[in-house]
Amino acid sequence: MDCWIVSALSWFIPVYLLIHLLCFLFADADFTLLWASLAGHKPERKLKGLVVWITGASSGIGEELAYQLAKCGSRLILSARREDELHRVKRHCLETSDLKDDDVLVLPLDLLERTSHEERTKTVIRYFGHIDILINNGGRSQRSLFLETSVDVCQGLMELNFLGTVSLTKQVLPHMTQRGRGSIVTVSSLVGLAGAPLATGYCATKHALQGFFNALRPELTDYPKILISMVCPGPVQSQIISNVFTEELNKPVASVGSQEHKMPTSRCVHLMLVGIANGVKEMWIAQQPFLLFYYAWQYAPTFAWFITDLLGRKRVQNFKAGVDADSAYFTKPKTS
Ligand SMILES: NC(=O)c1ccc[n+]([C@@H]2O[C@H](COP(=O)([O-])OP(=O)(O)OC[C@H]3O[C@@H](n4cnc5c(N)ncnc54)[C@H](O)[C@@H]3O)[C@@H](O)[C@H]2O)c1
Repeated sequence: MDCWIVSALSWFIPVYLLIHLLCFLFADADFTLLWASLAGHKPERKLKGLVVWITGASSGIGEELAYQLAKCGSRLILSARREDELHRVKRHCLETSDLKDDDVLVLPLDLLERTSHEERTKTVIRYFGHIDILINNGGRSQRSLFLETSVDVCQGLMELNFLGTVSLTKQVLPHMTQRGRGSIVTVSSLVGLAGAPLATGYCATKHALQGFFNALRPELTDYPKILISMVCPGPVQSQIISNVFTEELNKPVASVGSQEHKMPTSRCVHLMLVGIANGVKEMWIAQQPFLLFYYAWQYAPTFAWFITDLLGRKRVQNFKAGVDADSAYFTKPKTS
């Protein structure tokens, strides 16, 4: 009998480890999220009819969130600064789903205008009666070396990505605690957990969001039906590079570069919705080799630093040589 168990284990353990290794190498999300996408609640069942407020809904991840949530049958509030773009997104939502005109509210909002957030929140509650999910998605990134960057840029990033998000959350959360339920979902980043050169101010805002919401979550343990969820994507196809901050406020980026190596927006958003439907508190979403970084930073920081220094040096060299910093990790830097 003992012999039988030993022989079975000697097969089972290597096969089990091999399956994990293969999953790990080909995965594009952490195991909790992948398991939820295989065996958990389906977003189209769980999110149907819910009222979802998306910030930054005029492009990229926010725009795709609007389309996929519309197909799930969620009622939507679309917010960003450009009203005409939001109406374009609304039209597409209505064309590709069963939603009616009244189910999608276009609500222009500037995250930097914090004094307007209370009034915008009241408008949403007057219109739909309640808010089930707030997705804090709006934000901007950065492409510049700190030594060449004005501190105003760091302030601009903090005002937008951190304080803008905190301000809207401050308005919406009391409504959720009164109801005893709701979800606040915040789009952080891989660089909310690790560091990446050319984005010191941006990394700081995402680390700040992680710290803020990780501290807020245990303050809400009396409200077990309120979910605080952080989404940490690696590179995803969107308009983010066109909109980055550079060395100076209002100076546009010189070149946008290729998006091909990045995760398709639809895949990232699908995984986000799986995570929301299944109450996942932190979602790691990235193609390899980026996903390996999350695990390395979590479990083997010395190794993570070694790789970060190697790739970071390359990224800075390429940036200085005028090559796209994102897609150029594994290419030879230009010398002229
Ligand atoms: N694309 C990526 O590789 C990536 C990776 C990790 C995290 N993120 C995060 O995802 C979120 C969405 O970015 P994206 O990639 O879709 O980029 P994007 O530039 O396509 O979309 C950003 C959205 O934020 C809005 N926005 C910018 N400033 C605003 C303001 N002052 N007030 C209101 N809205 C404002 C824009 O109008 C746009 O709708 C951001 O928080 C970003 O940091 C993106």
